[in-house]
Amino acid sequence: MERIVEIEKVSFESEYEKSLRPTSFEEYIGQEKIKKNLQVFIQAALKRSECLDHILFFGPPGLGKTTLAYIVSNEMRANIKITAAPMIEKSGDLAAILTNLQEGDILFIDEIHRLSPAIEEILYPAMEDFRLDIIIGSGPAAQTIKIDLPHFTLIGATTRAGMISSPLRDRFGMHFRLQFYTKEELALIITKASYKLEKRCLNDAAFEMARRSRGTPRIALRLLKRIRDYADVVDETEIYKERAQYGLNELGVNDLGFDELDLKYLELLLQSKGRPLGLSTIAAALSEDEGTIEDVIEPYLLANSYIERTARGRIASPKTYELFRLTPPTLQSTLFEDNA
Ligand SMILES: Nc1ncnc2c1ncn2[C@@H]1O[C@H](COP(=O)(O)OP(=O)(O)OP(=O)(O)O)[C@@H](O)[C@H]1O
Repeated sequence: MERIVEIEKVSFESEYEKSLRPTSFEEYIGQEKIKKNLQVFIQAALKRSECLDHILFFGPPGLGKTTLAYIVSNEMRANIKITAAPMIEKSGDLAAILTNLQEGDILFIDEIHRLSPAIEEILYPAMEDFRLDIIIGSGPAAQTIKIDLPHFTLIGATTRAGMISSPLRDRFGMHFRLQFYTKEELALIITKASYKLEKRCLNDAAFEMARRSRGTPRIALRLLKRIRDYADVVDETEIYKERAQYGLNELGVNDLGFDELDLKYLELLLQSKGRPLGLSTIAAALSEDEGTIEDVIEPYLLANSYIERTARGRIASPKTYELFRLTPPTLQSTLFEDNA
């Protein structure tokens, strides 16, 4: 389903997205603790003229992991090479990437949880000892050739921290979990972006969009882009609250940032009357794949206590029953339904 509140990244970055990507810690809004720590570690590495330790960023899509990787490379005055785990299929692919790195380079691997175990094995000595072990031949005649690599920093990003093997996770010296943004932070991101787009967004309009952006800058910027279209069509030179409200309603994004798919998801849980639903059941009922449900729909609903994840599956929280003006089922009624 095509969603305006879609968080997934398009496969290539548009000029629009590039122009809005912050290039320094000062421009990067929010995630204060992460920024503060990174600034200290970068300063220390620069002082010692050393490479920065390997970094792992994790958190839902669109929260700014790639952006942080670019900022780290700028602050370290290092080159950054960008790739994604699905593009590294064979050991030769990774060997080619690693042997092409220069001293001090940063290698960014997106979706790092998708590396195959065989590729991970090659990465371990490269991360630990800056060495590439290549096995030539097979059986008793197999030989290992060791190639020294330049010192580099690996930055891994993932939406699924739980899917990274522990040997790989342990080789990252720094782990940072990105948090959803507050409405105030998102409103600031929207306002700043609107200046760059030369279409000033008034404060209350920015808050209207921020409120409906599911705590995610990528969604906030996408909504701004669409609302700018609505304003352009009626020749408004600035973005007003009324235009933002009109546009957001036309786009089917409700007051809480939920679109049709979120509402269908929540209605499904409400219909189950307190009986937990498994991921596969939900995916089948919504005709969506499990990854989209886990990565895109659920993190925001969980973080804001609209749903609860139990050992037996997902249930709607009391907050959701209240939102839909329904009475939460009692434990007794759930048990009765279970045995019926
Ligand atoms: N803190 C921020 N301040 C301003 N803009 C931001 C911030 N974080 C992200 N953005 C903007 O949001 C968009 C998405 O960010 P980014 O691509 O870094 O997310 P991501 O976490 O790497 O997503 P994915 O997991 O899908 O790779 C970018 O266009 C970026 O400019």
